[in-house]
Amino acid sequence: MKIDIDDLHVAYAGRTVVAGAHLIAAAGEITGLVGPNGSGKSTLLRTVYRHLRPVAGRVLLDGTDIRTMPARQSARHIAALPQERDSDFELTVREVVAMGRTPYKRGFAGEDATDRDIVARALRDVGMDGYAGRRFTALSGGERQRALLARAFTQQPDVLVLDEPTNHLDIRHQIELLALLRTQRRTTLVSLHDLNAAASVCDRLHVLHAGTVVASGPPREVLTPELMAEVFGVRAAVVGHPLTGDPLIAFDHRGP
Ligand SMILES: Nc1ncnc2c1ncn2[C@@H]1O[C@H](COP(=O)(O)OP(=O)(O)OP(=O)(O)O)[C@@H](O)[C@H]1O
Repeated sequence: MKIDIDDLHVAYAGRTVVAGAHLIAAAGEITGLVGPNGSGKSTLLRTVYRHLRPVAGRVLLDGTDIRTMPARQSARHIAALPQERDSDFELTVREVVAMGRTPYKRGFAGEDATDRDIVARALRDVGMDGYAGRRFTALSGGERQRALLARAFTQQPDVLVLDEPTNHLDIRHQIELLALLRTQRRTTLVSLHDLNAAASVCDRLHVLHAGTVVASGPPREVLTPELMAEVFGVRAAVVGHPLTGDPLIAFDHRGP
C-alpha cells in the first residue's frame, strides 16, 4: 500500500510546525525522512499513525483519507514505532509484543495459535526470543526498542512508520534492523538522523526543513554537499563507500 501526504499542515497550540508538506511513500519501498532537529519529522510521522490530527491537508492510504477509516481498520494497515516510548508497562516482553494483535481481536477474545506464531516470529526477527519472559521495564533502551519494533511487526501492517528506530541501538543492532527492513520490503516511512544509514537503506529520501519538504529523490541525488551546507549547516564531501559504492558523507568535524 502507498502513503500519500498531501499539503499537510500540523500545529501545536496554534504554532504551525509542518507547513504544506507533500510526499509519497511508495508501496514496498523504504522512504526516508531526514532533516535538522525541530524540522517536523516526528510531527509529520505522528499524523500518519494518527497520534495527531492535521490542521489541513490529508494522509491518504491507497487514496483513502486515513481519518475516514475506523481506528481498528487503520491499525491493521499502519503500525508505528513512535518516539514517545511507552516505558511503564508492568508486563513481560512477550505480553508487550502480543499487544500488536489487538486490532485483530474482538472483545475479550484470547490468543490463538496463529497469534502465538506471529508473536514468536516477531520476537525472533528482532533477536529477542530469549527475552520473552523478562519484564519490559527491566530491559535496556536498545532492548526495549527492539521489543517495540516486534510489537509493530505483530500488527502485520502494510505500512511501517518508524521514528528514529536506530536510537539506542549499538552498531550491530542498527545494521541488523536496517537490513531487516530491507528484506521485508514493506511500505516503510522512517525518520533517521544518520544520513549515511539513510543513504544506504532508503530507496527515496525527503528532506524536511522548517516544516516543508525541500528536497526529494534517490539518496545520491538528494544528499549533496550543497544540501548539507544549506539545510544542516555543515561542511561535507560525498564520496563512494569503499565497500558498497553507496554515497558516503564525509563530514568535516572541525567546523561548519
Ligand atoms: N508536543 C509538542 N508540543 C508543542 N510543540 C512541539 C511538540 N512536539 C514538537 N514540538 C515542536 O514542533 C517542532 C517540530 O518538532 P518535531 O519533534 O516534529 O521535529 P523533529 O524534526 O522530529 O526533531 P528532532 O530531530 O529533534 O527529533 C519543534 O519546534 C518542536 O519544538
